[in-house]
Amino acid sequence: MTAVEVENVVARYGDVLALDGVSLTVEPGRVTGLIGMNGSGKTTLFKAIMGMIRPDQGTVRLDGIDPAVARRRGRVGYVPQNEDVDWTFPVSVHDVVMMGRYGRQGFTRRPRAADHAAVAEALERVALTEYADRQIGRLSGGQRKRAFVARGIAQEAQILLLDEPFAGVDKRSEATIVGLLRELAADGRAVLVSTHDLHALPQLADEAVLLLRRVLFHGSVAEALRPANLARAFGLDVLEQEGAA
Ligand SMILES: Nc1ncnc2c1ncn2[C@@H]1O[C@H](COP(=O)(O)OP(=O)(O)OP(=O)(O)O)[C@@H](O)[C@H]1O
Repeated sequence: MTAVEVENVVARYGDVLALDGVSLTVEPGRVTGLIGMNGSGKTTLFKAIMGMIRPDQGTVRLDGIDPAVARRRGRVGYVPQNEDVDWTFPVSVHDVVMMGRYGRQGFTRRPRAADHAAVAEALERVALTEYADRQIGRLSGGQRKRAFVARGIAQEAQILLLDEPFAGVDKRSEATIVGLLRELAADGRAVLVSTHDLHALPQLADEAVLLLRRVLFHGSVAEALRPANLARAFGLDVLEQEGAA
């Protein structure tokens, strides 16, 4: 089944039209790269996919169900942008990953053996076991991202959304995260990653979406990276016209 189905979504913030008729499908077992310049609507699209904002028009379905319901059931894991996290918050890496288990712990929120085992396994998977007791702000950029990926793994989310996971991350950590995301997709998860790091795209993604308030292109990475397509997505055609004038 299609993991994420976005149909004709329009989203506004007051007068700002952030998404203008976006239609998109994201399939399981693949990494889909979401490419767009600052302000192109990537974060807004993630929020619509997670049911955190209600679109002004259009629909979103996750595995065929309402996104807010899917989120409450833990089907979707989210790795937020750096700016959206309070890194001074006094929680450890272990605590962050355990948050992925909350949906399963009932009202008491008392972790059971299965929850501890899932957290340990997720930390192992992202190679952060030895950092489990660190406060989250005392990690490198790449380790911070991996902590949130571990939360999604512990949650057993079949849909993973990552908003700019390579921002503030060195090249070696980037390669580690790319490898990890490829493995998670190979396990059958649907992985949607926003980035403006075009260099990472061929290793990272099976397909690419170019977004500028609407989907300009959805297809192979090689084709997405063609200059004519990038120019449209990043507005360079305007510059070229100005240059030619
Ligand atoms: N809470 C908000 N109130 C008003 N306008 C907003 C709000 N959030 C986003 N916008 C506007 O909506 C548009 C899309 O923003 P969005 O954050 O989705 O883009 P983005 O592609 O994620 O950008 P970036 O890469 O800079 O994070 C932008 O013009 C932005 O200024």
